[in-house]
Amino acid sequence: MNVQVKEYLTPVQAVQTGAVYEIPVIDLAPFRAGTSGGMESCAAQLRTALEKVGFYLIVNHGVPQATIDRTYEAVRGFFALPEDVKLPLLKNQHNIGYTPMRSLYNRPTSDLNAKRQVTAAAESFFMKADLAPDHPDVLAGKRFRAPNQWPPEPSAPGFRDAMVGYARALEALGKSLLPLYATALDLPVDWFDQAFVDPMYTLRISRYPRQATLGEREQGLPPHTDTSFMTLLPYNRVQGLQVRRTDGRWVDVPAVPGSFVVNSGNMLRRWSNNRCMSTPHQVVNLSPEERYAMPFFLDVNRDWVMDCLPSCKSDDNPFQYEPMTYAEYMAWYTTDYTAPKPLTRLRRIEL
Ligand SMILES: O=C(O)CCC(=O)C(=O)O
Ligand SMILES: [Fe+2]
Repeated sequence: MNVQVKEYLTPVQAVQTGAVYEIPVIDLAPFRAGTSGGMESCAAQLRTALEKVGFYLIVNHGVPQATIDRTYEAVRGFFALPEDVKLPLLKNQHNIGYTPMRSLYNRPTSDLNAKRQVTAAAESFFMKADLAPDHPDVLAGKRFRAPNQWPPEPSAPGFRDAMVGYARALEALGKSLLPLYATALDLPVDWFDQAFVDPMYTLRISRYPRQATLGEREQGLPPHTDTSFMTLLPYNRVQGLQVRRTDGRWVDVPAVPGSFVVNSGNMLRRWSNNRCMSTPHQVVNLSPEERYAMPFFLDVNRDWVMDCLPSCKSDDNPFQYEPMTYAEYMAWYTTDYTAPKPLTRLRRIEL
């Protein structure tokens, strides 16, 4: 079916001269092997990806395929659980928990000072670092630092283990890329280390019904940008993610088995004074089967002040934003937080 997508977002950035439309594939092997020049060549490719596209793929990233396969299985199992197990886990003010089909979400827009609400024709579950109830931040009641909301273990055996294991592997993957980010942005190689000592992260898992089962005006995930510093998404056997190029055309992300799709979000765009892009993307599941996805959003330490990256401002190009922490940004982003409404009366349409 032909899904019409209105161009409601303001242009990401003026199309730069020498715009790059291809989503690059960066082979991390030379960087990971520590070969001479490996870091520099990967960083140069990353710089183009960040400044001109906002999306790239990585291969030879080091996350075992078995970890990814096992997590996809666990995700599928979670969404097959009955509603009476999932609904008590409704997403809370920490952005942790379950959102049923057709929940409203705040989403950032291309205007970094704006956000809007969208409805997603998907169900999702969000988790963060698996903090114990007696973690000092939990005891202190810090927002976005709360225990995860798990289904009872007997209802979903192994689910928690799989999610926590995958999240830790992706935290390590994301952090391993930071020296490349620093080099790509003309900063000392260890520049980001302190900012990511105990980084915030969110793992979102989603189930997207087939587009053919949805209403005319619905789609899995409407166009949006991410809030994150970096989003990591493993290769999906079921296509559906589309990226808006700077010329306005929507393109499918390249299907490269074993890869991760990586994109930058609004926090990196903001921190880098618009040098890095945060590119709109959407999900439309036109395949004949359901689609499961597990994007991982990596961010800085909760209270790290993101003042302009020193290489991203000059006398002619002063910082355009207020320095902000993750906690402040997310508090603004979720100011009009309301608990998602359980849509139990709305029958799930399965054809
Ligand atoms: O499902 C996907 O492939 C990507 C999802 C996404 O863009 C998001 O959750 O922000
Ligand atoms: Fe996204």
